[in-house]
Amino acid sequence: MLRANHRPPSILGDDPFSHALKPSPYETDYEKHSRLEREIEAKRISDLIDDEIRRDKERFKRSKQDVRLLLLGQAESGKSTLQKQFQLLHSPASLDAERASWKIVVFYNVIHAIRTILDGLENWGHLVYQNLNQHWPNSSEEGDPNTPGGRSSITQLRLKLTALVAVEQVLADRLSGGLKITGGGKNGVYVRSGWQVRTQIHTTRNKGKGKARSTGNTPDDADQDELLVDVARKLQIARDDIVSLRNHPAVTKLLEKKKIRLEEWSEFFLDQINRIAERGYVPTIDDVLHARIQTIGVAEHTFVVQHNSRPVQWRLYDVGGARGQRHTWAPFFDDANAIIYVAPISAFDQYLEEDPLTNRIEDSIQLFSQICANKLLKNVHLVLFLNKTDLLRKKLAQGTRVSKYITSYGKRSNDYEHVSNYFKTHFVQVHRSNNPGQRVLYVHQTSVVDTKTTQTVIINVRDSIFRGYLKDAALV
Ligand SMILES: Nc1nc2c(ncn2[C@@H]2O[C@H](COP(=O)(O)OP(=O)(O)OP(=O)(O)O)[C@@H](O)[C@H]2O)c(=O)[nH]1
Ligand SMILES: [Mg+2]
Repeated sequence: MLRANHRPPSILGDDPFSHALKPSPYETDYEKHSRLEREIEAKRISDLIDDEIRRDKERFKRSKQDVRLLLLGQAESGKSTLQKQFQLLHSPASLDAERASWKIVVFYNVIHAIRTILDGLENWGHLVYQNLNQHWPNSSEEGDPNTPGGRSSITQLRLKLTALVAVEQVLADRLSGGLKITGGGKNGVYVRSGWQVRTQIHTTRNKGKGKARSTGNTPDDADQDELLVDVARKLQIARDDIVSLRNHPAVTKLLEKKKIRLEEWSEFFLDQINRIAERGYVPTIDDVLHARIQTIGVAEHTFVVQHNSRPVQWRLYDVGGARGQRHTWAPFFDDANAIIYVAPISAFDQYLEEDPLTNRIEDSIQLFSQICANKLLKNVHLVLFLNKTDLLRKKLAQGTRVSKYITSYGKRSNDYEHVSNYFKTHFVQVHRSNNPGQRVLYVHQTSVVDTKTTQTVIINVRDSIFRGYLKDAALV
């Protein structure tokens, strides 16, 4: 059995989000009235979402002759990214047409990363200053947080970046439509499918002309969106400061000590900041694949595949993977033909955002065992993607030891082959012990941001799912 270490208590703390949501004991009548109004609005949005989920379920039931594929797995495992790869393979023009609408997500990801770094410096900076004192007794003033000059440079950077960081919440509100989700972790911005249309924008071009709102889907529209124009300008001004902050020795130290944790997409976008901050920036397909936004509920995507020159409709269901979202999956189980379960095997040193005590690999294995044991799913074609292998390789190359987080890993060799095989063995074992029938488990090691390799795997998986589908249809 796989045993994981609990998270060190020093990293734990109260969830600041739920704390912030408590009404103040000094609330005035006016404040109480506005709070209650906001709560009514939140309930209205939540009811709308419930209605949408109900309608999706009804559509799901009506579409029995189509191939139905569920993408399951914990939050951040890569389900929506895999969905984008399906879209890229079967409907590349539609993903290309969406590129401009991802600009707001990329901007949000960048600014969220900057705030994460600034918060980390605020909370843990004192540790690094002491540490750097010991290591760099003779270093020069510039950029060295050991010296009064260096410390003030962090203070200056914080000041210069204040205006940019202040728009984080505005972007989050635009993306989520003001929707807040409980039980989903403290940093999440959640979206339902079709968010590109729902986050319609006021354009300067349309202002005062009584025109309908623009969809924000073309580069032109994004260029006219007041909020995006403002954020783009702030990014251009702050570009050098962002680079200085990212490369600051204090930040490097805190990242090494894991006091600041930058998610993979944050690192990706911060490293590309010069390109993103350029005038007229439009996200590339690679940016779209890296952009991170959490899925809420179950989003349906359809596409047509030519099998033996016959068009077959596929319905792909991309689910929200956070614990608070998993109850929405079950209604889609009874008619599913296939599941791709996505497990991020790079996450051995990470903990669930929604439950900071639980190791993410441990959670992924537990969830997989529930899927395997579910009677409604006993005949589905089951595919396992051991995902984020690129990040696993990177972490191991940087010297992160698996046994520090997964105690049962013991003294095994800390290289990619041993580590990936160890995780694979556990997933296969879980399937075997929860599989009274003879269902086959198809396993692939993937990095779903890598288009070339992922497309090959998708074609292989898709054709094998379709063969199983035809076989089942012949038996009915
Ligand atoms: N480097 C790397 N990044 C990945 C890989 N797979 C996914 N990501 C990134 O991980 C982040 C999370 O991926 P998503 O596809 O949004 O995760 P999800 O499973 O849909 O998450 P929820 O919607 O919250 O359930 C995105 O920024 C992706 O670009 C991978 O194999 N390698
Ligand atoms: Mg998703």
